[in-house]
Amino acid sequence: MNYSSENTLLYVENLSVAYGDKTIIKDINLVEKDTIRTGEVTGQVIAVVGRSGTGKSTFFKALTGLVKPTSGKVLIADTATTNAENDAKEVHEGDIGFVDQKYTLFRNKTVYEALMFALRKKEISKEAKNEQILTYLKEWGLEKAKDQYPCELSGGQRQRTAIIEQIFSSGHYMVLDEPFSGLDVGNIEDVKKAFKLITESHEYNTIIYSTHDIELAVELADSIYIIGYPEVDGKKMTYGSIVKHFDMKEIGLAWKEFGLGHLDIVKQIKAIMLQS
Ligand SMILES: Nc1ncnc2c1ncn2[C@@H]1O[C@H](COP(=O)(O)OP(=O)(O)OP(=O)(O)O)[C@@H](O)[C@H]1O
Repeated sequence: MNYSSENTLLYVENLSVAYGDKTIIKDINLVEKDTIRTGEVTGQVIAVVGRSGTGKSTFFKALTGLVKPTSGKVLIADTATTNAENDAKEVHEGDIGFVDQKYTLFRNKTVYEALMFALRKKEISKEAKNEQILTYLKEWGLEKAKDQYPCELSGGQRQRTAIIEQIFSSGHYMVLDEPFSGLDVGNIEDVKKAFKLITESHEYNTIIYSTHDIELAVELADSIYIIGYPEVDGKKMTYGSIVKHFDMKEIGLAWKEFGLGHLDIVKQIKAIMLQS
């Protein structure tokens, strides 16, 4: 094995959410550990797939602290403490960046202004903020969009601006609800590049995203969770839970070009999704 798994980055235990008396997701359990590879900075990429309505967005809202779970807990590494490696804390709203399907940029702010606003709580000088914004705009291919308003941006540019905004205002964790939907092939490549920039810039950076494009899940993720309606005692439940986990690192397909092995996992995932 060319990697090791060390400190826990994300710990979800018996997470359940109900709206009124309708249980939407139940008993979600998962543990994601920091993956260490010699000579590489390896942030984590976790994909969540599942049929429409099985509760992916609800799971994300609970993960990011936007909805209060009915039971269970979510812990993330407390990277703010000096002893970051071993400390875990319960997640609170704002700890994890969240770009959902309805994410809107400020209509009356340019890309630059919006990013400056996202940095407002950071205790660094105005010059340092300016420098940070310019560096990101360059790395993320948004230099030309710097002084443009959201209505003048392409879907991909808007998506990347939203992701940077969230990176600036939260920590190492980023939840993206269907970041590839509605994008053309070029924009998809741009967001893929953005994933790479995030995971290569810090060991603890963790992207958790949902997608209906199973190929993109298998191509990009180190870990894939399928949310579906589980079967208990031969009876299909009406709430969502994790019905299968593929650890692409363990299978030996992480950090590799998409090939036949990946295609086989795509087939398996689609078959499981159709059953659940
Ligand atoms: N605020 C809410 N109040 C009541 N029910 C809700 C609420 N939000 C979502 N639901 C219900 O919870 C279920 C799961 O919805 P959710 O949006 O989490 O699914 P999803 O897997 O993300 O779907 P999609 O892939 O279509 O985005 C659906 O039946 C939905 O109608």
